[in-house]
Amino acid sequence: MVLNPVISKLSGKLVVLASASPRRLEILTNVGLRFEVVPSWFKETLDKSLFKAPHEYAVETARQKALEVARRMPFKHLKTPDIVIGADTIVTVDGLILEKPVDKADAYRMLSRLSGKEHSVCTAVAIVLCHQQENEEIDYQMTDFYEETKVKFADLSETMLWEYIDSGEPMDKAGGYGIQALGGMLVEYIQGDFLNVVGFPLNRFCKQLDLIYNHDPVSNDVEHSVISSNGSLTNSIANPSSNSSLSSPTTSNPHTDSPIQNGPSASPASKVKRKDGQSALDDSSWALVNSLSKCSEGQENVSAVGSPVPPVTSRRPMNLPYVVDNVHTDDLKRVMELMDGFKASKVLFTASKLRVFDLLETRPGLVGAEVAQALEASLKGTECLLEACVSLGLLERKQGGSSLLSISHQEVVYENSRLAQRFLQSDSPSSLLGYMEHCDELVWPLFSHLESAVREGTNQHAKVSGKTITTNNLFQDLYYFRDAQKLQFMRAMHSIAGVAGPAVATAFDLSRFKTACDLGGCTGSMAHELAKAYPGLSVTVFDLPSVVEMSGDLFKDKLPKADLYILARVLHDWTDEKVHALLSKVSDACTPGSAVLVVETLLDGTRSYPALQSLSMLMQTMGKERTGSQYTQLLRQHGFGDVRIAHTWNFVDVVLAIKN
Ligand SMILES: Cc1cn([C@@H]2O[C@H](COP(=O)(O)OP(=O)(O)OP(=O)(O)O)[C@@H](O)[C@H]2O)c(=O)[nH]c1=O
Repeated sequence: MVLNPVISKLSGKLVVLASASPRRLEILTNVGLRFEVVPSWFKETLDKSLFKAPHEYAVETARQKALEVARRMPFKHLKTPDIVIGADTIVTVDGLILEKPVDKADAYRMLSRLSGKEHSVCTAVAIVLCHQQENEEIDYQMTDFYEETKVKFADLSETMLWEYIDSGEPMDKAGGYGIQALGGMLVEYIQGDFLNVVGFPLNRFCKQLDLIYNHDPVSNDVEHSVISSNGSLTNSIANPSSNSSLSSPTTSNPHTDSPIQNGPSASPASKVKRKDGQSALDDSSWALVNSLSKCSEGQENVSAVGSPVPPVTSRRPMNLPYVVDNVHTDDLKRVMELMDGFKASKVLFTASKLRVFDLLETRPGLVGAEVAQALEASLKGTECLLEACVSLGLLERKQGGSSLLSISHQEVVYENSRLAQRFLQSDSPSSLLGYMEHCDELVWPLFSHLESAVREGTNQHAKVSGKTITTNNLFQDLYYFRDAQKLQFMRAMHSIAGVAGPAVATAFDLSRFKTACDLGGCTGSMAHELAKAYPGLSVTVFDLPSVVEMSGDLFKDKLPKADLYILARVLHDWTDEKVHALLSKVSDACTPGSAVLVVETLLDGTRSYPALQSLSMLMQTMGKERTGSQYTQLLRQHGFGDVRIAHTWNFVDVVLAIKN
C-alpha cells in the first residue's frame, strides 16, 4: 500500500477489531486494512465518578474492551491475535458523559441537552500487542490515546427532535446521533477530526501505528503499559520485538509510596499506568478499589503486595482475573449500594429527626459523648449513627484523619458537611427536613408493602393505618385528616418548592404573563418563587379551605381567573380519568394565549428518581409519574397546541403549554 506504509506493516498479522461498531469496521476496511472482527464482551459499566476527566473514562473503557478480546481469543478461538484494537466513543456536555441511549426517552434527554450548544466527542483507542512466547505464555503490551472533536448543534425544535428519534438512528450511537447520516443535519459546525466523531480517529491511529512500527524504539518516547502474562505490569518504550527485555514489573502504590509488584490482586483499573504516569484512577479510587477487591478476591491475592506472583500461563484462564474482576467489582459495588439503600435512607431520616444537623450547626466540633448527651441518647448508638453519617457524606470527622484505628474516640469531633449545611439544617433556605419527615413518617411505612402494591395496583394505606383511601377522599382523609398530618404534608411540599422553585420559575420566560394562579399551591412557596422571579406577575394560591384563604376544590369549584395556571405536583396524584377532568376545567378557564405550567417529575427511562417516585405515588395516591410525551399528549387533547418541556435536573421538570 503506497499511500500508507503503516497499514501495510500490519499485513500478514492477525489484526482483530474488538468492536461491534459497523462504523469502525467501515473506516478501517476503507483504508485496506485486513482484520477480523471479534466484538468485546466488556460491559461499559466502569464507575464514571472514579475518573478525573471524561477522556480517562473512555480510555479505560477502550483498554478493557481490547484486553477482554486479547485474553479471550487464545482460549475461545484457539488462536492468538497479533494486535487487538479497541475503541470507545463518548459525548460530553455540561460535565456529563453521554453514551448510547437506552431508549427513545433517553435519546430525547440527550439530544435536548445538546440542542443549541457546543459539545465534545472523544474517541479513545487502545492497541494491544500480543506476543506468544516459546513457553506458550503470552505477553500483552498496550498503548492508548484519545482524540477530541468539538461539535456545535443547531437549536432543535421538539418536532425535529422527535422526527429524528423516530428515525431510529440515535439508538446505537454515543450522544444519540450519527453525524455521518441524518444527524449531520443537526450540526452547525465541527472543529477537529470528523471520523473521530463517527467513531474512529483514523489519522491519529495511523500516527500511533507509525510510532509503534516505524520508529527507532530508543529515540521514540511512546510510553505504554505492558502487562505480562502473569498479570504484572510496567511501562516500556514501544518495541514489540524486544519483549524479553521488558523492565521489571513494578510501579508504586500512591498510598504506601513503596514499590509493589502488580500481581493479579491489584485492581485492573488501578494497575494500569497512564501515559502521563498517573494511575487511571485517583487516590480515593485506590482505597475504594482495594477495599472492594478484598470482598471479591481471595485474601492471598490482596496480600500479594511485595510477594512474588506465581506465573500464569495462557492455559490457565481461571487465573486471569484482569477484566472479569473489574466488571464484578463494579457490579458488586452497585448491588451492595442497592441492598444498603434502605439503611442509608433511615440513617438520614433518623439523624434529621434527632436534629443532629441543627445541633452541630450551633455547636460544631462536638465529640460523640457530647452529641449523645445533647440528644439524650445512648453513647453507643450515637457513635454508630455519627459514623454512619460520616460514611454517607452527611458529617465530617475532624482531627486525627480518617482512620478510626489510629485515634481514640475522644479525639474525634464532628461537623456538618457542606451537603448537611445546605439541605439538612432546619434554618437553611433550601432545607429538605420537611420533605424528609414526610418520607420517613408516611412513605417509608408504605414501602414495606411494595409487594402488595405491585400485586394489587392500589395504594397501601389500609395496611399501614387501617384507613381506606379512595380517589374521592384523597386529600381530606389522607394528607389533611388531622392538623398534625396537614402541617407535615404542607412542610414537605414547602421544602420541595423551596429547593426546586427557582429552577421552575426560570425554566421558561414567563414575563409576558400578568396574573398567575397556583392550583393546589399549598403554602404558596412556589407562588413566592414565581413572584420573586417576575416582579410584574401577580400570583394567587388556590387550595382546599383547610389550607388557604382563596379556597375551593379543584374538581368542583370555579377556578379564579388568571392568564397562567400552575399545576405543581398535582397531576401525579391522580389517575388519567381525574387528570382529564382537571385539564378540561383548566382549559375552559383559559383564553387563547394563556397557559398552564405543569411542574412534575418526568419519567425518562433512565433516572431512578422519577421511576421510584412513580412507585411512591402508586402507594400513596394511586397516581403515577408520566413521561414528557404523555403530558404533551394529555395537554394537546385539551386544546393546548404549543407544548414545551424543560428539564431542571432537580426534583421536578417543567412543561409549559399555551392554549390555542
Ligand atoms: C457521535 C457518533 C457516534 N457514533 C457511534 O456511536 C457508537 C459509540 O459507542 P461505543 O460504545 O464507543 O461503541 P459500540 O458501537 O458500542 O461498539 P463496541 O466497540 O463494540 O463497544 C460507535 O459505534 C460510533 O460509531 C456514530 O456512528 N456517529 C456519531 O456521530
